[in-house]
Amino acid sequence: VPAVEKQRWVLNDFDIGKPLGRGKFGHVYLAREKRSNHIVALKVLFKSQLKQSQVEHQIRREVEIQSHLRHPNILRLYGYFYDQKRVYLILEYAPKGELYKELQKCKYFSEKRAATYIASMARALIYCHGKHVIHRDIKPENLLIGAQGELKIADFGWAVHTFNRRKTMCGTLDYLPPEMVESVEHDASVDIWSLGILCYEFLYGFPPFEAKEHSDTYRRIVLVDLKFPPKPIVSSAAKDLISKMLVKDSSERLPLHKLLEHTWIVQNADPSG
Ligand SMILES: O=C(O)Cn1ncc2ncnc(NCCc3cnc(NC(=O)Nc4cccc(Cl)c4)s3)c21
Repeated sequence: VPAVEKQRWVLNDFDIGKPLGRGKFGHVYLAREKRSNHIVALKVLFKSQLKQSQVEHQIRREVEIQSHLRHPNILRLYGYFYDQKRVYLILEYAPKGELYKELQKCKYFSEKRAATYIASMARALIYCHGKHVIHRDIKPENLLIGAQGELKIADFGWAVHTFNRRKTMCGTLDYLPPEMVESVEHDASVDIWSLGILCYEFLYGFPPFEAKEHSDTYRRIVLVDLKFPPKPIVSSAAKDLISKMLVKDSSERLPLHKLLEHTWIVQNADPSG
């Protein structure tokens, strides 16, 4: 779907196909734009639910932010339209679906697969931060897999432009860095923390500060209570990288361009991403 700006889309412009998944706010369907025959994913959101959760402004901000982002590892949001009861997001279709299902199936990823994913995420986040956009909700549920097996960051519903930083709590607790859990000022380095959590979960199959109670997870995050289990066997290079990202002082976290030069990434990531 070429970026035909200001195109007023209507539901009748699309043939609706199989359901792809159901999120908190609505369902996602495979769809084909009739004139171009272009395959897309259509996310259908109910206005009633959006109003209840006061997230209408977040949708508008997501569309605005996404309209400026073009990167192979960021899922495109081509546009949106609405009718009486629903809002529709016109999205790039990711044929290999959701990464978290893949992670559940494999339990955990090989170091090569994990490093390849983390490197492509780092490149996408360097691109976003270069445009003063922080994602703020990096987690397996927001990652999709493209036709060539490449990772696509999706759902910028919690993204912000850094000049108007917000202190609202967002996403699941597991991925929030200390400064967001303590809801103080935060900046692009929140995405570095979440990428470190993601790297740990790719290698062990669960996030590092997981606990039964929210209060325990909260305590483990703010204490950075980082432990590496004896199984599965993980290289010391991988643990070194994770330890340099999960640092309480956000200014001390390993910058993303330094991550791409880290031994573990250089030795394990497939350059094609
Ligand atoms: O993931 C699946 O269920 C299945 N799936 N499988 C393949 C596939 N290909 C593309 N997209 C999929 N899913 C949609 C991914 C999203 C991208 N962008 C989003 N944005 C958003 O939800 N914004 C939003 C919503 C409600 C409130 C607010 Cl504040 C913001 S969701 C696909």
